[in-house]
Amino acid sequence: MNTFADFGLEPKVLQAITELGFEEATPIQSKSIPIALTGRDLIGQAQTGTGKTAAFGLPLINGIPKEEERIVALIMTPTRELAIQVAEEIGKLARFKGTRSLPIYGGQDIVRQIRALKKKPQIIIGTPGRLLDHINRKTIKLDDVQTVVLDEADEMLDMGFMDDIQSILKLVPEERQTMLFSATMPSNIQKLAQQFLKNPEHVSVIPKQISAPLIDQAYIEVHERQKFDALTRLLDMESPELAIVFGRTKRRVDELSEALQKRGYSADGLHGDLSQNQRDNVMRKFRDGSIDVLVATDVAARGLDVSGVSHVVNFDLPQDPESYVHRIGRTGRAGKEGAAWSFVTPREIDHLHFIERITRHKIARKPLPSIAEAIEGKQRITAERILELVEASELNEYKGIAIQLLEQYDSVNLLAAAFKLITGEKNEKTSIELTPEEPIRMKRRNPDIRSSGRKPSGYGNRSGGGSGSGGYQRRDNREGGNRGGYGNKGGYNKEGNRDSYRSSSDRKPRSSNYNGGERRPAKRDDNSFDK
Ligand SMILES: Nc1ncnc2c1ncn2[C@@H]1O[C@H](COP(=O)(O)OP(=O)(O)OP(=O)(O)O)[C@@H](O)[C@H]1O
Ligand SMILES: [Mg+2]
Repeated sequence: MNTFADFGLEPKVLQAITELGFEEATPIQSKSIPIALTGRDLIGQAQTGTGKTAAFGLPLINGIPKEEERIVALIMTPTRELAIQVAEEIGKLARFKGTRSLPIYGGQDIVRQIRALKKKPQIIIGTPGRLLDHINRKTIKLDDVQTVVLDEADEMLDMGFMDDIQSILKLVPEERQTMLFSATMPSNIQKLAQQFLKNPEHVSVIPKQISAPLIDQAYIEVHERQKFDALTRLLDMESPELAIVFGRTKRRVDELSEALQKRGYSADGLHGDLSQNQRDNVMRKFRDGSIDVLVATDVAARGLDVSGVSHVVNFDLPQDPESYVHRIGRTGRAGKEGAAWSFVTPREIDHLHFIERITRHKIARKPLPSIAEAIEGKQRITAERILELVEASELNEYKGIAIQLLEQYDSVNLLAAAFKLITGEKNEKTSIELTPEEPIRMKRRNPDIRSSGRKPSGYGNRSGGGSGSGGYQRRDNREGGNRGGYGNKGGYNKEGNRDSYRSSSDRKPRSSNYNGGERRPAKRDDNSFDK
């Protein structure tokens, strides 16, 4: 473990780190910052939520002179919300130094972006489609770019955006530093690396398991038609601070968020068919806690960093182990614990075992929560809330009625009735109909999502992601407490239903096979790349 001062970063950069409350560098930061500072190409892999953004962001910001007026660094992300989030984090890290950065993504008014580009940002954080649009309009010029980062590099490759990335990178001078980061590095990342990187240093801090160590992983075997009740019981039993529920398709997400609302949960949906405005609204509500449950397609699987996400539920199992790792990685971040639950139909058990094998982690089987457990959970949380009110609030306004009632009725009965009133809203009586989803089918593939060529240097080494320990934390002086994650994207498209990255008109045929010779279905469209 290093302190940030060991890296020789500029005082103003260190000041921002202190302000954010980062005390120690995370393992991926300790390993990659010194290499990145030398200007070498780099492939960085570390578990979800371990600070990869700052691992590439800090050396980037450190190297850019304040008076620079050209675009000298380009960060590409697979989704719009991730572009926004990375830009926010970069903005915070660059706060004292004054480095200028700008997110550029589809769905936002292009005229506004052009206006912002006139302020001479030095770092652009963007999604490929919109970036290309600006390049074609000559509103973005990449001739002076010295550093390129592909965040979620494997995903960028996996979405059929190789062509766009190639077109963009062709415009960046060859004399540059290129860095790839992700929690998962399937072996096909080599292809991207060979093409775009020069003699890269592989930095990997994946200990035994690919998924983050502080996530308690469980699955429940359920039939498709039991899933909704299983979800509500689980939410009641566990009373998450914030939860993300992943569904397979856009339709699923719509139906599920509506059904949860009907049952009295504070939930909303996120997928690629919503307007950017709607997406921004949902994310804002989730971040500030005005909704507790975010129902999303894989649009929210990568990179999303929302503090307070205590639970992730795979309402539908994801197709790929990578997606599983990233989805559950929305919790258990930055040294905090989290719980991940997956619903598995009997026909999907093999697929679950496949995910276990690839991620090298056994997922514990748990029983379907009973109604009694759900009720108990609701009562517990209600009691906690009542006691909090008793401790903290001015209750005078309510005391008159309390005294009156207590004079006439038994106190236990009164309190029990109040509990019934408060907790009884979300009962299983409101009928809910969800369109059933087909079970996930197993696919053959190369069982390797970790090797980025070489054996990871941190392999088998607990110092890595801090297996079991969580390792680092930040002090509580973090700005605003509740920081912003967004996230987005989707599964693949089946009968126009799966959430996929691009709108169908926008989708390119996948040009190559990534999957050990097997073609995966074209996936995703979260409109991240549209213009
Ligand atoms: N050294 C540090 N100390 C404490 N907190 C940190 C440190 N570095 C980063 N963080 C915080 O940890 C959280 C996770 O960081 P980040 O989003 O960069 O993770 P990541 O590795 O990119 O995860 P993912 O694979 O899901 O994208 C963020 O809130 C970030 O601000
Ligand atoms: Mg990240």
